[in-house]
Amino acid sequence: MTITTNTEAVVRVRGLKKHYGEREILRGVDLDIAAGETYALLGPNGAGKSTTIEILEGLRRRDSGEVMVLGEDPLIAPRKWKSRLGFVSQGTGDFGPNTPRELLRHFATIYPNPRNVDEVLDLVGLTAQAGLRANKMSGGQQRRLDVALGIVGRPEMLFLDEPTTGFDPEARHQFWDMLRGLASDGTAILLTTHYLDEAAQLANRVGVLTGGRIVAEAPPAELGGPEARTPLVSWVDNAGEQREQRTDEPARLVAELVAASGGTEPRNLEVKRPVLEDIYLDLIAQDAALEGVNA
Ligand SMILES: Nc1ncnc2c1ncn2[C@@H]1O[C@H](COP(=O)(O)OP(=O)(O)OP(=O)(O)O)[C@@H](O)[C@H]1O
Repeated sequence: MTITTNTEAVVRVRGLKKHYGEREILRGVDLDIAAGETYALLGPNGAGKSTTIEILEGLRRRDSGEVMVLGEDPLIAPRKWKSRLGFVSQGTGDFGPNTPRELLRHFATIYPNPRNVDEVLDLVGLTAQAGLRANKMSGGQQRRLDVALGIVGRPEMLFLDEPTTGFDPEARHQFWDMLRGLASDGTAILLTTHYLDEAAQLANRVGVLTGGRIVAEAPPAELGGPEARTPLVSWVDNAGEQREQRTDEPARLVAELVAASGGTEPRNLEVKRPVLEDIYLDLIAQDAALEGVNA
């Protein structure tokens, strides 16, 4: 008997390489995702996130490296393997004049153990639009339908490539709640997003893909190490110079600055506690600087 535990690797990638023409896009990517884990793959435009996902889905060939998804190599996996995966790719589908309910009913027949169609419509907030022509729905509603089609097959592994593009804030929050529910049922999720707050909200771990490699990987609250979270105090000094200093004791520094200016607050005084977005941008900038040195 196979016992599934939360530590079982659903995705295992080692040394993944891929080039297009002369350009090396992936230069040795390592990645592990466990059952029930949500992993957010972050990186600038063109870093290779979609390429990585497409290789894991078996839609694209790799140059080299080891890739296992649900115990199979996507390049030689049997047909039924695909029915254990869910996909929401970038951009929205061409739905034609069908309604969300019709499309979901059709897709549900493809899978051995599909979710109830009405339940899925409710999960993605499309119950009111279930009988409307999908090609007449708004962009955000069509994106919800993409998500609905991705989860109707009750996937064990769900790939979401920028899933919430076009969602209004309320829809995004509903979507986060839905993903938390799927993850707590054991679904492994690989998510790409340019919304750092989304990654912070959802991911157990985030990985930063840049320069063809994952340069940092950690739970969102730990990315970049404790130093990256040190508060930054900035101000304009008496000579008009912009100054900044990182310190674990911002209140003490501010008090010193005030005392040094004879009791008045320095101009443009700001105390900033770095959030995931700041840390991510620093990591990308550091990597770009290193690439420049090594070029
Ligand atoms: N079929 C292809 N042929 C040639 N180049 C490609 C092909 N597909 C992608 N690329 C290039 O590979 C690079 C990585 O693309 P990819 O779509 O994987 O990046 P991404 O990280 O998902 O970007 P984004 O955040 O903009 O979606 C880009 O420079 C892209 O132009």
